[in-house]
Amino acid sequence: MDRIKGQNPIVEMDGDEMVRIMWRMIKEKLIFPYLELDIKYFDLGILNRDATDDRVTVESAEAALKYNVAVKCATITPDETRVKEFGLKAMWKSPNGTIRNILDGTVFREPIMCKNIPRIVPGKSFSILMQVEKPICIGRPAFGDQHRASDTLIKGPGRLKMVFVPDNGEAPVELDVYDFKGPGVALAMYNVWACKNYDGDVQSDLLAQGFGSLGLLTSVLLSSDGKTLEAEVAHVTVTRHFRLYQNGQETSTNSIASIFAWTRGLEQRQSHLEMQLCQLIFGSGSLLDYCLSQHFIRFTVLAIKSAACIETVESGKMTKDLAILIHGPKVSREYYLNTEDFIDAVAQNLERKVRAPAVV
Ligand SMILES: NC(=O)C1=CN([C@@H]2O[C@H](COP(=O)(O)OP(=O)(O)OC[C@H]3O[C@@H](n4cnc5c(N)ncnc54)[C@H](OP(=O)(O)O)[C@@H]3O)[C@@H](O)[C@H]2O)C=CC1
Ligand SMILES: O=C(O)CCC(=O)C(=O)O
Repeated sequence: MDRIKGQNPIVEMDGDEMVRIMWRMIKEKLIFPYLELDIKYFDLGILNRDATDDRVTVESAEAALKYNVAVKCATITPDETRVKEFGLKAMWKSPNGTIRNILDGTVFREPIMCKNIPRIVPGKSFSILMQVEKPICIGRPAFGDQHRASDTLIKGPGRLKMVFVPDNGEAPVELDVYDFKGPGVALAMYNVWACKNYDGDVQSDLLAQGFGSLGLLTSVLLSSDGKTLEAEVAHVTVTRHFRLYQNGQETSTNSIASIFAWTRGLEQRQSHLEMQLCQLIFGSGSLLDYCLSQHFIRFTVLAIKSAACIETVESGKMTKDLAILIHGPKVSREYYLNTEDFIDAVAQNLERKVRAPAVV
């Protein structure tokens, strides 16, 4: 089958550890066999961020603003342990924070529902959360707060001050924050309502657990002008599983959030293309090809999503995190697939769907 060519670029932000491994499998098994995409690739793996003094993160966000669609893998935000582990030049800031502060806008997170995955709070009861039959979507400002805070370790007694220096030449405003009697930690951040970005982060993590798993949470940043969309993997890089992978041991890591990051990015690219349709109508004879290719991209994206979520999981093929929700923490091995076998099961479903005659 010929691959269908996407007509505008997509910015790809690669990441770290187990999610980076799954990300590559998803591209090779689910995306590239069907779609020929103009990918602007940025390696946000921790070693490349360090090698480029983190310029690559800023460049990837600038590319997202230029091309309007980005898909992002999960990335390590280094702490002291990670600085030692990788011998980093600096404790680089969170790539998510850097990118979001350049794109600005709102982050929306929504659980993916599968009929056979029990929710921790199922059924009808008194609280709003317990009555959920449909996904709850949490929106939060992407800018500022804890994700763009400056913090420092205080080594001993002394005074912490905060200084605001106006641009208009007026006298700086100096505030006393705290008299340290001994060591501690100090943190300063921008926002009038402290932590609303961070609150949203915590709330969506809690919500994901309520609906089943962090592996079933979508995350999208829409910029304030509505022009740029970044679809991201919201969960961690799954370090424990990556250690097993590095040692050649079997892993069962849920790739659904990563698959949905790709499909959401593709959907956005496709809808941008639809907006350009009017221009094309007055253009050359490529309209029919264009419509067919857009129909195919939409069809492929829908097929990936339904094959990944509805058919594969609901047919009983799933990773261990989901199998535990159905069969309990001591789930036996026959009830779950390993990381690659799950993606292969999705790929088989997808191949069957894409080869089936399309109903237009
Ligand atoms: N989106 C992003 O870019 C984010 C990146 N991070 C980064 O992730 C790194 C690791 O974070 P840490 O807090 O140590 O958490 P871990 O990577 O150690 O993950 C914690 C546990 O969550 C479970 N888990 C999370 N996601 C999945 C999944 N997709 N499939 C199956 N199980 C899953 C696993 O449970 P079990 O062990 O029981 O199998 C895993 O061991 C950090 O460096 C942090 O900076 C953190 C948040 C967001
Ligand atoms: O970038 C990080 O370190 C964590 C980000 C995060 O958890 C989030 O905003 O969802």
